[in-house]
Amino acid sequence: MTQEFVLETRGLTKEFRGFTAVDDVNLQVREGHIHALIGPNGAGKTTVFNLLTKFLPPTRGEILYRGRPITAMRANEIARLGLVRSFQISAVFAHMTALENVRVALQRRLGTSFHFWKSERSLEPLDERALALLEEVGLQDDADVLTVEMPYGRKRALEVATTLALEPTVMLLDEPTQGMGAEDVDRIVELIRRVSTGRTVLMVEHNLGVVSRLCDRISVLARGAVLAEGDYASVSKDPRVREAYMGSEAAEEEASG
Ligand SMILES: Nc1ncnc2c1ncn2[C@@H]1O[C@H](COP(=O)(O)OP(=O)(O)OP(=O)(O)O)[C@@H](O)[C@H]1O
Repeated sequence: MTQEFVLETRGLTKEFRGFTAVDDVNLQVREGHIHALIGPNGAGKTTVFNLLTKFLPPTRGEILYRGRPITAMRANEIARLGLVRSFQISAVFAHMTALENVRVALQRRLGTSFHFWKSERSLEPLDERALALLEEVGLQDDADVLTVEMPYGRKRALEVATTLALEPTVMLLDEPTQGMGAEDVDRIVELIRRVSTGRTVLMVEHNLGVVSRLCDRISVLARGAVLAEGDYASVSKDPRVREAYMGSEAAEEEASG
């Protein structure tokens, strides 16, 4: 039987000392989709993301991958199943070159990490694969550049390459365009579109322009619960969604005086 939903949550709930940050969330992410989690500040997006990526344990509820419960699994276990998180945790080592960073990620995948005693020659096939991954993200000319010397947008692209090294079937992206100028945003949108071929992507994203350009389906969170779901055209017209966003803007203006 093929699973229609690659990733699912049922009644997912997270309480912090009596405060319900995520309230009975049922998400269904379809195979092959780029699915966005949006919502005003404090809606619970990051908390849902941290539950899905195992940074936090849920108070209640279930997480399923292809119909199989993964609620109790650890981050490295779900990564082995193909659920891989990228962005916002720096997955790259600053004082290694771009190529070395991808090579380390590939070694991790192969379970031969840090076998420094291996001869240089045994690493050659890894180099080929690492170069192919750099090419996939448009960094073929940066292979020998130290990561610390790369501009921000390119570091983000390198993070995508190190994520791809883990052969994800589902990529979990936490605000992929955060802190980027318009030009880098365009590049990363194109990159996500390209690497999403044959994969599923779930992303938390604040930039609604990015969401409208990229995403097949959107879940809107407000006060910890799913307020609306659908494609961009339908959720952006939804009066409840508009009200939730406007409400939060008004609250912020009030708070900032
Ligand atoms: N560790 C924690 N302890 C207590 N409360 C928390 C904790 N983490 C998050 N919260 C609260 O849970 C709510 C949801 O926070 P969360 O960061 O998930 O929202 P968000 O939608 O990602 O917001 P933003 O868009 O501002 O990043 C907020 O009210 C936040 O203060």
